[in-house]
Amino acid sequence: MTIETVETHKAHGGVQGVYRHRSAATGGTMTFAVFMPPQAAAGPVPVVTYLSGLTCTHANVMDKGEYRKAAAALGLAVVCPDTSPRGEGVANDDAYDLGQGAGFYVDATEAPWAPHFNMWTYVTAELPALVAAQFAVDPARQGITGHSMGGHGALTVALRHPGRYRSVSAFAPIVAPMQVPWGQKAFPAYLGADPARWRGHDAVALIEDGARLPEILVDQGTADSFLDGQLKPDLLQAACDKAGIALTLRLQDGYDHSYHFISSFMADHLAWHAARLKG
Ligand SMILES: N[C@@H](CCC(=O)N[C@@H](CSC=O)C(=O)NCC(=O)O)C(=O)O
Repeated sequence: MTIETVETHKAHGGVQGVYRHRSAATGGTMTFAVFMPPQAAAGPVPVVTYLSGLTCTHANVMDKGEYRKAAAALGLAVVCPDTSPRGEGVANDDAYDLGQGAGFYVDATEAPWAPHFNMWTYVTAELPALVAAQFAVDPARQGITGHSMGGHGALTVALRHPGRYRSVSAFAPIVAPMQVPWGQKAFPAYLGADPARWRGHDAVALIEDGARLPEILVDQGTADSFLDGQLKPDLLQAACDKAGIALTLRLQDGYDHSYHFISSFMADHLAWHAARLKG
């Protein structure tokens, strides 16, 4: 497992880096960002993975998410993967919500996506192993979060790995992709026409089918233009209530879907993770 350092910068006493590696999961070169807090100089630190939304690379949250000050104070590493495979020979679509930049954190089974669009394996297996091997992080203390499509990724990854992620949160997540246009477009394209194959990648369906987490934090802006059509946090609230999952759903007055919203609540989310990843 080798990685190439693209850039590093000292920030808040820690190091913000961007790295590249050859990925077996996606069959191409993948780029990701890692922030290591100053505490990592003394030994392995807890790690929070942030999964980004549609159209994003690793760089959107790195540039606009404002996580470094809080992560440095709390002693958290923050890992920010890309949202899809990219490059020549990788399938794409003209639309922003399918193909490159829109991997939906699934392993595609359908043409033309199947050869490279294996973001589930990438974010659940290959990248965590690579990060654990290359950085001073403690794999026993992992949390996961994300935004929109990445919030969907964070919820589904955590629901399917309940022993691995000790803390879970999301910013304006797609909670039930099977029930909204983004998922109803991406899931048949990547996973085929049978809705039974989509349920393992739908947080609400996973909970209905018995997946459990002790608790989840979700922030959602009330002025988010995707709230009613694509996000529908009420569906997650209903599923969690029925399942006995402690969902803290905070409706944030006047906030939209942008990184202005995410950066406003990033420190709260990192504090939530840090409190659950201590010790
Ligand atoms: N271009 C699209 C909207 C794209 C968009 O809003 N992307 C969000 C994530 S949406 C869900 O996954 C995002 O994070 N964009 C990157 C950014 O830096 O803001 C449209 O026009 O509707």
